[in-house]
This record gives sequence, structure tokens and C-alpha cells, in this order.
Amino acid sequence: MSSTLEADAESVLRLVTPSLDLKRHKGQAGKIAVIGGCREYTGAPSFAAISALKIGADLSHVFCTKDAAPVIKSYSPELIVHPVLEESYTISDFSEEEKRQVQEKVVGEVDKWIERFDCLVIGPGLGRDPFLLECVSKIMLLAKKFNVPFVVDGDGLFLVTNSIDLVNSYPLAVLTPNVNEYKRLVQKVLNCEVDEENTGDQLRSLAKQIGGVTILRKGKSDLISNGEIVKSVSIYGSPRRCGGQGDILSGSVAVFLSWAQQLISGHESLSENPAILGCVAASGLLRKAASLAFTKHKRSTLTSDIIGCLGESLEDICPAS
Ligand SMILES: NC(=O)C1=CN([C@@H]2O[C@H](COP(=O)(O)OP(=O)(O)OC[C@H]3O[C@@H](n4cnc5c(N)ncnc54)[C@H](O)[C@@H]3O)[C@@H](O)[C@H]2O)[C@@H](O)CC1
Ligand SMILES: Nc1ncnc2c1ncn2[C@@H]1O[C@H](COP(=O)(O)OP(=O)(O)OP(=O)(O)O)[C@@H](O)[C@H]1O
Ligand SMILES: [Mg+2]
Repeated sequence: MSSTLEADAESVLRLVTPSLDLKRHKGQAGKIAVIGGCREYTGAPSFAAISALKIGADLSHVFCTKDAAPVIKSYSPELIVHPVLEESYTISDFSEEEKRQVQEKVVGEVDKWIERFDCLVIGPGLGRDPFLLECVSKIMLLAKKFNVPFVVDGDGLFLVTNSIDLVNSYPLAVLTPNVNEYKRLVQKVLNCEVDEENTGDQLRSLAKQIGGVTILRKGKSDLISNGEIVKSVSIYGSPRRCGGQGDILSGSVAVFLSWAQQLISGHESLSENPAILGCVAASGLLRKAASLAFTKHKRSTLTSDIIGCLGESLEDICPAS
């Protein structure tokens, strides 16, 4: 029997969102880094990174390829953009030794910064280049070494599905699969097809099988599990399915997870799981912002319209003053 409980997303948003305080300095409300952005995709990492700022994080970085960097920078001067990732075509003439040196350099560029980040978002617009993904797997190992939480989305899930050990048993990993990404994860890890009759139980088994990582399965209702409990978020939402909404979600999970971690580390009596709180809060806010954007823009609602509604939606639940 399924025991999926609808989460009270608004209460979670009120719990984890920090109050604005003149005593706090830059960085205390969150430093997020997105690993993503290549020749093909520049929108996805930008949506994730700018959403983090719009919700209230102080700093948002993007680590992307050299081609993607000027484009992402020109979308927004708010983002700190590091053109450090390399795709195979830029090193096609290199020897194995030279390729190894490039990989070391890429990982070294992230290593310089990684301890400063409260959470990474790995995958929006990353692409599927094998050399690039190999570097990103090393970045995941680095994050685990320094206990930095990470959200895996988009092409990061393509990487993880083929190398599940990268996240196995890391409690600070959150996977945010869409319908296709979830199907591939279920097939690979549980060796079966998606069971639409027992969605909660299957999600719980999947999260348990990956050693208790948190999974947010996106869909008509968002379902969240860490292998123990299963929560759903079904409030609000919009009928528009324009691309990029998952990117908003991944950047939002990173911020709320960081805030939940901060909250819990200051209150030993709180026994809640920060990854679950982060997912519930992010899902609730995105769905509210999507609903609001839809009332304003109807069929022409775009991802940028939803990003424009994040602030108003959060303000409605957690007023700034
Ligand atoms: N504006 C943007 O830059 C956006 C970029 N996005 C990025 O696009 C990438 C793919 O995400 P999707 O949500 O489309 O992924 P999906 O896995 O949902 O793929 C969508 C469709 O494309 C096919 N497909 C994907 N990659 C393929 C490949 N290499 N060869 C053959 N078929 C392939 C899938 O089978 C599926 O039918 C991710 O990096 C994602 O972050 C999306 O987030 C949407 C917005
Ligand atoms: N059928 C649906 N009804 C209502 N809301 C939905 C539905 N499908 C997805 N959503 C909402 O949209 C959000 C993004 O999910 P979606 O499946 O579009 O992600 P995605 O495919 O990864 O997006 P992206 O285009 O950014 O890669 C989910 O968190 C969910 O709240
Ligand atoms: Mg996606």
C-alpha cells in the first residue's frame, strides 16, 4: 500500500526561508554553482543560476564551456561565469597525456572554488560529450570529498544513470528527473518499467536502491523520496509545459536545501531531512510561480515569465518585512 503524503509546501517555505537581517553579510544567504552550459545549451544553466538569485541566494556561479560563457554572461551580469569546461572537439588532436592534463586543469579550476559553495547544480545544459562528462564525474567526486551537496538534473542524470556509483549512498545528493530521465533511471537501477499504479512505492524503492539519495520525480504531481518517506506536492501548477521549468526547479532546490541545512545545523531539535525540505519548498514555489505566470500570460507563458514571478510568489508566502 502506498503511503505518499501531500506535503504542506507553504509551511515548509515559511520554515526554511531565512528572514532578511541587516547583520548578515554577502554569502550567508547562499552561494550556488551550476555546472552546465555547452555549445548547444546556454538557456538551461542560466535559468537555474538566475532562479537561485531571484529566490534570495547571494551569489550564483556557472561553470560552462568556453563557447557558452560569453552568451551566458550577456544574458545577465548578475552571474559569475567560469569558462572552464572542455568538449572533445577542442582537444581532438591531443595525445592521451595532453587530454589527461586538460582534465586535471578543468577539475583544478572547480577545486579552487568548491569549498565556498553551499550547493552545486550539476547538469542543466551540460550536453553529452564523453570527455566533458568524464570531467564532471571527477567534479562529483570532489563535491563528495568536501561534503558539498549537489542537485543532479538534465544531462547530469544521463551521466549518473550510466555510473550510479557517482551518487550511491551520498545523502547530500538530490536527483530531479523528468519523465524520460526517471524512466531511464528505473530501467537501469530497478531493471523494470515505470509502474504508474504504484508511483510512491516504486520511487521509494529506487531511492533506497541508490543508497538513500533524495529523488524528486517531476510530473503532474511532484513526488519526493529519500528511500524512507514519500511526499507529494500537487498544489498550484500550470498547463504550460515550455522547456526550462525543470531548470528553475534545480536552481531552487539548491537554494532551499542550503537554507534548510543552515536552519537544521542551528537547531538540533529539528530532525527533518534538509534535502526533502529543499525539494518540497522548491516544488511548491515553482508551481505557484508557474500558476501566477499562467494567469498573466496564458498560452504565451515562457520560462522567463515564471522566473519573473518567483519573487512575487515567495513574497506572498514569506513577506520580506
Ligand atoms: N533553453 C535551454 O537551453 C534548455 C535546455 N535544456 C537542456 O536540454 C538537455 C536535454 O534535456 P531534455 O529535457 O530535453 O531531455 P530528455 O531526456 O527529456 O530528452 C528529450 C527528448 O530528446 C531525446 N534526446 C535527448 N538527448 C538525446 C541524444 N543525445 N540523442 C538522441 N536523442 C536524445 C530524448 O530521447 C527525448 O525524446 C538538458 O541538458 C537540459 O538541461 C532543457 O532544460 C530545456 C531548456
Ligand atoms: N503534467 C504536469 N502538470 C503540472 N505540472 C507539471 C507537469 N509536468 C511537470 N510539471 C511541473 O513542471 C516542473 C518541471 O518539470 P518538467 O517535467 O517540465 O521538467 P524538465 O523536463 O526537466 O524541464 P526542462 O525543460 O527544464 O528540462 C515540475 O517540477 C512540475 O512542478
Ligand atoms: Mg530538465
